[in-house]
Parts: sequence; structure tokens; C-alpha cells
Amino acid sequence: MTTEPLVRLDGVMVHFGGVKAVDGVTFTLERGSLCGVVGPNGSGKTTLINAMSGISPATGGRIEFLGSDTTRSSPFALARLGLRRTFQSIRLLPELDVLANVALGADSGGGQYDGLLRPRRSRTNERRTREQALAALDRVGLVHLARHRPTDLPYGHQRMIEIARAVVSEPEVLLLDEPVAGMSGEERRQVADLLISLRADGMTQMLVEHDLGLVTRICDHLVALDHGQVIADGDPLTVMNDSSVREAYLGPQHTSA
Ligand SMILES: Nc1ncnc2c1ncn2[C@@H]1O[C@H](COP(=O)(O)OP(=O)(O)OP(=O)(O)O)[C@@H](O)[C@H]1O
Repeated sequence: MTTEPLVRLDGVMVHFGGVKAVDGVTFTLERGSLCGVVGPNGSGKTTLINAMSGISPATGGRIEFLGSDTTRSSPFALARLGLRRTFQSIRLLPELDVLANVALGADSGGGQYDGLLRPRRSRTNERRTREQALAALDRVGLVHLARHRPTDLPYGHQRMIEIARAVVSEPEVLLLDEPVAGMSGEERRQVADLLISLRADGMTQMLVEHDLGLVTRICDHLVALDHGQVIADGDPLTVMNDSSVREAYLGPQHTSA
């Protein structure tokens, strides 16, 4: 039995005037896989995540999610379909505690006026959201910090809290933009273990990351970009040994050995 890819990118372009940040990118995210996207600085990785999450829509090509055309879908529509993402920079709200920050990512099924209109249902939603947020924090090993302010915590913890917020609603697909940037070796290992366990639960993930050792170790599939284009696509070792990938990272003088 063959299963349809969860996400299909077909000739995706994001051009900013004359800047071809993403220029004809085609690949698929298979259901339940952990796909790494690598490439030197400025190769278009974040712009690609922004297009897939509706933040900076594609200017050409097609993006399909669960068989639907989502090329021009808003971030909210994509979130409702089950797509979540993390950002390169930390975006936690300093005035809320850790639990409330994580709860913001939950899908309570009620709008912001739900409490006024249907108080009983709202209380049920609130309880469920709180339980989901606690479970997500437990999953990243930080449930004991639920009542702390995120700004009082070390950087690595703040990044983990962002991942907890992204996974609290158990999304179909999670897009991660450099989740281990600035983390220690031990913290990187914890993130790697978390992503592996999310995959074991069936969550499809796309990981943009500069830590090539980490992506090679944990991803099933790698896509390498350069100048907004796919230069290699396949299993991690093959992609990392590809001469055009080595040249993109190291320059042509390092690729002949
Ligand atoms: N809003 C924008 N307007 C114009 N150019 C942009 C815009 N956003 C990105 N770019 C350009 O698009 C190219 C790709 O940028 P992008 O941030 O996607 O690369 P990246 O691979 O994520 O880089 P890094 O690894 O440094 O995060 C760069 O040349 C960048 O300057």
C-alpha cells in the first residue's frame, strides 16, 4: 500500500522583487518522517518555512497539505489543518508564565469570547488546555517550571518551551527553524531525543538546521538548498557526500578529495 505524502512542494518560488529567495523548490514530506533541510546562510531555508506556514506566501508554484492546495492559505487556516512551526528567534510572552505560554499553542476549540458566551464549556476547554499544556511541558522535561516566567529561565529552556508550545496541539506536521541554535551539546541531545520520540508517535517534521551532525544522525531524508534551489535530495549520508553540497558549504577547492 502506498501512502500519499503529507506535504507536497511543486516548483515553489518566493521572489522578493529581483531576489529569488526560493526558486523552484520541489520535494515531498512523507507522512511520519523527519526531513532535514540544510544549506548555507541565505540559501532560502527560512523563506521556505515562511511560505509553507503562510507567513510569506509563495509567489509561484504549488504547496499541497493533506491533498489540498494551501499555496495561499493563511497561517490560521494552516494551523487549523494541523500545521505548526517554531521560529529562529524566541517568541515567548514575558508577562505570561511558562504554562500559559505553552497553552497559547493549544487548540481549545473555543474563541476568545467563548468564556462570555458559554461559561461552562469554556471551563471544560480551559481544563483540557491546561492538561494538554502540562503534558507538553512534561514531554520536554520542564513541567516543574510551569509557574516560572520564561524570561527568568536559561536560553535552552526557553527554546524547549517554544517547542512544547508548537507540539501541545499534537499537530500533523511540525516545521522547526533552527531549534538547537545557541544550545549546549546536552541540550541538543535532548532536542534530538524529543524529535525522535515525536516521530515515533507519527508526527511528520521538517527540520531546518545548521548542525549537520545532528540532522545526519536523526533525519530519514535530507534536502539541501543553495541559492533558493534544491541541489540534493535523498538519504542523509548521500546528500552530505554530494559534491554540490560540499561545494556549497566549503567552496570548490574542498570538493575534489
Ligand atoms: N523579506 C525579504 N526581502 C528581501 N529579501 C529577503 C527577504 N527575506 C529573505 N530575503 C533574502 O532571501 C535570501 C534567503 O534568505 P533566508 O533567510 O530564507 O535564508 P536562510 O537559508 O534561512 O539563511 P540562514 O541560514 O542565515 O537563516 C537571502 O538572500 C535573504 O537576504
